[in-house]
Amino acid sequence: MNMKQTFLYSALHRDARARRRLILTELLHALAVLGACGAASLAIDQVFLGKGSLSTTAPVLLVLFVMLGALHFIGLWQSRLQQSLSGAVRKDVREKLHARLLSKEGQTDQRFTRELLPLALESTDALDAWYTRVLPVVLGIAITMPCLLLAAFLVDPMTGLLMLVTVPIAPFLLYLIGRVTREASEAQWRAMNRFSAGLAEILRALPTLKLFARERAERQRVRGLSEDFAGAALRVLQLSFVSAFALELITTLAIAIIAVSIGLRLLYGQLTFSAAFFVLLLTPEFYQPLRLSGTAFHSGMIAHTAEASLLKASSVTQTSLSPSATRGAISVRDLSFRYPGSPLPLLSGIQFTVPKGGLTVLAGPSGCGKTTLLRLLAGLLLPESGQIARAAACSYVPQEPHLYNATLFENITLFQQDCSEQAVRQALKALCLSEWAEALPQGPATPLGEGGQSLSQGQRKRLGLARALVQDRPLILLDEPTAALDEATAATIREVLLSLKASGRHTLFVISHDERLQAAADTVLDLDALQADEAAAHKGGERP
Ligand SMILES: Nc1ncnc2c1ncn2[C@@H]1O[C@H](COP(=O)(O)OP(=O)(O)OP(=O)(O)O)[C@@H](O)[C@H]1O
Repeated sequence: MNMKQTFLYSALHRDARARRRLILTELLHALAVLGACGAASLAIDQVFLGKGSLSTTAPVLLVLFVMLGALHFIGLWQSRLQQSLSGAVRKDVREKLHARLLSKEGQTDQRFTRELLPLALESTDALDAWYTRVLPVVLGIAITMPCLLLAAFLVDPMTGLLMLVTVPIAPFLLYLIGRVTREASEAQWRAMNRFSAGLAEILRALPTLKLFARERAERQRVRGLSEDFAGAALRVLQLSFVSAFALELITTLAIAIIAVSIGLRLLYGQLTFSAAFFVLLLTPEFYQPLRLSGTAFHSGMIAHTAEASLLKASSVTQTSLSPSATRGAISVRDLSFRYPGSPLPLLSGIQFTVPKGGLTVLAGPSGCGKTTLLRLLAGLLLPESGQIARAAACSYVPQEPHLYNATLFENITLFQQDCSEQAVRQALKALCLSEWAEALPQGPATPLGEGGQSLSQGQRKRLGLARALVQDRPLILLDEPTAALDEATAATIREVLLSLKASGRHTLFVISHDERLQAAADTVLDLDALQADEAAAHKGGERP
């Protein structure tokens, strides 16, 4: 893995202050370890060999307690620094994912939206391992180990030499383990993504599966996915345990060799007790970063795999729809659009102008791209080429308006604080929803529940239109407002649309196959004709 491409490297590279603080705390940690080992060896030497009294040993004991306290506080300081770095990076990644979700690619790339949840949750949280597990080990190896090695060389060169000789074994071992682990951790992420995406898909399709009595068969699929994920996760855990065990064994053996060498030299009087005890205490501290490097390495691998998928997913092309000057309410020039992965453009060379005021109906066969065109006009998708100019702000009413787990009032105002209750009541009245709303347990303040499940299709559609009435914007885009409704509800909606048209304050652009609505329209555009014949498109299918 190339460390320079990791989030950890770029975060440290950007933030010089955090870098300095991390280095300073690690240096203080190394000094505190040396101080604590020195004070402990001196205190034991004074008490057991020098037969020192409490008053002569007290200053050394005091230093020992101060050093132990300092080690504790430095540890807390370090973990605060790591947490704040990790929090900032994860926030940044989630913001990038959010920006990508709102971008053209994010809106149209279904694979990205399917993977968004595991990316924003598990993958982003996996980055934490860089800061809380890998960083302490890297700092320990880069700062604490050389400091302790230098002290060991100064006090007992033989121990220093033994430390120096045994240190390279661990990185070599890590290299061997790393080659096996990369594949396993990548397989784990693939299995996790498959599991999350599969589960989300099944949850979405649950009512259909239940309807067709297919839920039992799907159980088998969920079981298979979860077994795959569990198997991949277990393989990574196995490797992690084996490598941690191997490193633990090697460092324990190295400590044992050094301890035996110290013991023998102490026996033959080649070393003083305080020097021998000092290096003996120092040795496990010296190997501590190497001991932790096994688990840190695995956490780093998992973070690295998560990071690769995040880097791929969060690269954003910033594009936006800028309102341009137009004489009509909407003016479309040479518009082309294609969904990612599609070989042919869905819309190409589209041109038309929607005059201000009045009602324009867009018709065309199913699947020719009417909804796509409306989403382009609303700015929810961005064109591949061409221009869309909108004279004013618009309200967009989709075929299936989304209802939030909030009150009826909030669902109509879309959480806009300064919206008057009067406007909401008027909109409900216009759409013949007043009686129904008042009959609810708490009137318009009644929560609708998640997705507004208890509402009929006609009520949902009318709530979508109520939003547009309350927003009162000059341009209203509607997708099939009267489709699949009973005649009475369709008539109510038609009436509201016609009264908006009659007010002269609104431009209505409506996708509809409703013959009565088409008959009442000022203009009827046929999307197929707009596509097939650009010259005809110029005329916009305008009726005399
Ligand atoms: N997010 C998407 N990614 C890829 N293809 C899509 C996406 N949304 C729609 N399509 C495809 O684009 C084509 C046009 O879809 P669109 O919903 O715009 O048609 P439509 O004319 O509104 O159809 P209908 O009248 O049946 O609602 C369809 O073939 C559809 O499968």
